[in-house]
Amino acid sequence: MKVTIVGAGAVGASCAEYVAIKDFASEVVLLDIKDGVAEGKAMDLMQTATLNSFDTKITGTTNDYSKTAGSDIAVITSGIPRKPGMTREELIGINAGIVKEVSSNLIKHSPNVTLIVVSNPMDTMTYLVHKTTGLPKNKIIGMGGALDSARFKFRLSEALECPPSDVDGMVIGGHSDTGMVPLTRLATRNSVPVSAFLSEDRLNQVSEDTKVGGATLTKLLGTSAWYAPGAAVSALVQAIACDQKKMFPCSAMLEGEYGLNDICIGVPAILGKDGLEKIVEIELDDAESKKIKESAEGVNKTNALLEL
Ligand SMILES: NC(=O)c1ccc[n+]([C@@H]2O[C@H](COP(=O)([O-])OP(=O)(O)OC[C@H]3O[C@@H](n4cnc5c(N)ncnc54)[C@H](O)[C@@H]3O)[C@@H](O)[C@H]2O)c1
Ligand SMILES: O=C(O)C[C@H](O)C(=O)O
Repeated sequence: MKVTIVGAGAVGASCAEYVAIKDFASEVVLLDIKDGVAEGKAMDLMQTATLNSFDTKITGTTNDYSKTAGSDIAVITSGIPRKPGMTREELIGINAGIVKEVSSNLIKHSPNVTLIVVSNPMDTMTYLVHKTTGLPKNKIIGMGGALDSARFKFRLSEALECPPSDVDGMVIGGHSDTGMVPLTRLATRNSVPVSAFLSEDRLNQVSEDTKVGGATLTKLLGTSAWYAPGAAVSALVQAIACDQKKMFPCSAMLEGEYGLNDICIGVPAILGKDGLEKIVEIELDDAESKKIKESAEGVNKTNALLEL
């Protein structure tokens, strides 16, 4: 199993580290445009192999796509991150060109690759890859919901004063400060609805904190987050590489599901060896359906800025 990660920055390197530590891939190639950075990070990570007990071979390259040939899965994290006060949507001008060029280079050398798009604004970048590459739709997956759901579960565990592992929950919708739809109605602590423990006001607070999860970290760090993003991407990579049939909310191209068409937005999906194998349609109540529709309007507005 060969995994390429384009962008050896904060998220790309974190993802490479988690993939290696989980030890399910034979090879990880890191590629970056900055001279020596991918090679340096690959070497640094390889020097953790005996300490962290993994056999995954990690190599780095400065923009040489021939080194990525035959990749089964490729992750696109190349592009600029936001600074405090910015929205993800403001990154479109620079990142669209990068994502378009990178996806095309990857496919030239790995025509059967499954692409996981991470660069922001992620739903629009995923849409761009669908529109410009010609890859089948099951082979293009946007990562956002897995991260947002992990943050949701963390915020719920804080409110419930319990370990995060006691909590289950999911965030669907666009990966943006206003577009996320945390499904509080369906969230549980060991099968018990969280509404049995938390007031409506407290649950609303959890939702709001979840939606601005990325912005909160960007304000604290001066740039956007990388540990949870890297872990979330590695979970998607593992689900595909190991044919796990796990369900994650992913940005998928919709053709009528949830009443939406010609848009990539976060919906529950089953991931396995064929990439995004199935979109799961869950029944939403009226309030949730309204929120998804509004979220889609936001994503469509950003998509309209693409020069396709
Ligand atoms: N979808 C998500 O949930 C999520 C989570 C975190 C970050 N992000 C996004 O991921 C992207 C990367 O974030 P980061 O914190 O790792 O940024 P970073 O600046 O640390 O790393 C980005 C890397 O991309 C490289 N790069 C730029 N253009 C390139 C090109 N044409 N080819 C190859 N490499 C190129 C840069 O040299 C840099 O090393 C940002 O757009 C950020 O907003 C998305
Ligand atoms: O917040 C960001 O800009 C990065 C990423 O989308 C995140 O949610 O951490």
